[in-house]
Amino acid sequence: MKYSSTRGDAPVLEFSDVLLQGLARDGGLYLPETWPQFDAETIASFAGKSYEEVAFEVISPFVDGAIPDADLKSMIAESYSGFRHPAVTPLVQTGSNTFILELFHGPTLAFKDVAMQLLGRMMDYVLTQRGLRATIVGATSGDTGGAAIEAFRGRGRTDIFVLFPDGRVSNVQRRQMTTPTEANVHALALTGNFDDCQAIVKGMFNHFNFRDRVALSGVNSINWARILAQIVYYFVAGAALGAPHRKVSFTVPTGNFGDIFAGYAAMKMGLPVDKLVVATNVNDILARTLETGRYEKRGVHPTISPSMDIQVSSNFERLLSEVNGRDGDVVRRMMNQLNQSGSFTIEDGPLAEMRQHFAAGRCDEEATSATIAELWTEAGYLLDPHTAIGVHVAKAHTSGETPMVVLGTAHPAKFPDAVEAASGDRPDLPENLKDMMFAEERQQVLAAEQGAVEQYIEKHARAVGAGV
Ligand SMILES: Cc1ncc(COP(=O)(O)O)c(C=O)c1O
Ligand SMILES: N[C@@H](CCOP(=O)(O)O)C(=O)O
Repeated sequence: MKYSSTRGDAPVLEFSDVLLQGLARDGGLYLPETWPQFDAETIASFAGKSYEEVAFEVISPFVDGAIPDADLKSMIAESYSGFRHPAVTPLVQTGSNTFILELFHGPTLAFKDVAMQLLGRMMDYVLTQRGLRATIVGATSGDTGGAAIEAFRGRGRTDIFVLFPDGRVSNVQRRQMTTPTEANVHALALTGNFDDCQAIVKGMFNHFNFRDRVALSGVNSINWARILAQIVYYFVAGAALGAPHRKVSFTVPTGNFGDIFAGYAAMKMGLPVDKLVVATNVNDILARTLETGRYEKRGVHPTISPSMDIQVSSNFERLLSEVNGRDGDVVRRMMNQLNQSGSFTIEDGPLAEMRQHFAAGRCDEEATSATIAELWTEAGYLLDPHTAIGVHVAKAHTSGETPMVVLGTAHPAKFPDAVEAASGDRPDLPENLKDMMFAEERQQVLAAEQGAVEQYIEKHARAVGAGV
């Protein structure tokens, strides 16, 4: 399997290199050159298999021998052995034809663990094979950071630096990043918003001297392996609900467009998907884009669903590439316009193709709280604010016959204040995470400036001069 950049101007790579690269050297994101295909019989067989077995079948064509099958299988088994539910990502029925796909049973209580647990192991494996070290960077609006730190803490071949917006994540999210004591973990609180953090991460990848000197590697969903591991649960849920013999729709609380792009990938690989519904909070650039065809940045508003307080949605570039026939020039032009003027327009043809597969809706703060209260009162089910946005938006897109699966992206205990205010019930952290709330915190506050972050990393990364 070969991977090429959405902007068409970076080296074509194999899986192991894509895994270590993060952003492509032309500023684009890597995509597999072809989508592996699963026939109806294979998809039907997933219903009788364990999560780990389906994961191997879905992931191995993309890895394409870069990691021997036996090693890949044991990495998958180890990755999910610590999940608190035997099904890894169980489906819970909440209405006559509506379901929540609970993705938050991993160590840090968000869907990010599903991919990050595997990514940590795969990166470690390839770095060990090559005898190299890497400096991992990640931008987080709250969940990627904790999951990445959990996956990489104490690993000898990597140092991890996570950039988060100071004061804009929940206490639980912050403590997941600031309480690990391992020397290779660095939590950097930046005086800005998530988009600033993500722009600095991308800026560091585009600063080749720095990138090469510190052997930079990325764990945001710019890294293809993150998306890859997330494709699995679409197949698992789809097969459980009758695919390939009937279509399934998914509503996805969306910020950086990674999770929903994984659903698109599953569809391209043969899963019969009726609609992929983008659910946003008031930071609704994606919903507006699907409505109007114009991608236009506005200010970021802090909400009770902080992980989705995003305006520059990285993975949307992957979809733009898909609907523009993988034309790197077109994608580069749109991304340049975004950098220069804060907006771009999608042509009618590509927009129509997007609308064929995607729908969208937004949910304001009031409706988020009302949805939490409603499901708690009616069904005794406690939603976190991000999943509540999905549940609210899904209502307008659920038809009688097609099952609607809302992706449950976080555990309510990550956002106890918002959940208690909405429902009157304060969700409890699992026992093994309670101590963290009293542990000493360790973080570095920095200006949201690329130079300041680079200086800090250069001083603390052990991979300086190692080169990935
Ligand atoms: C809890 C939660 N829900 C939803 C999202 C949005 O996911 P994505 O960025 O993949 O669209 C995030 C962050 O990304 C998140 O942390
Ligand atoms: N919501 C995310 C933002 C980063 O997204 P990613 O999927 O690109 O890592 C977070 O919680 O950090």
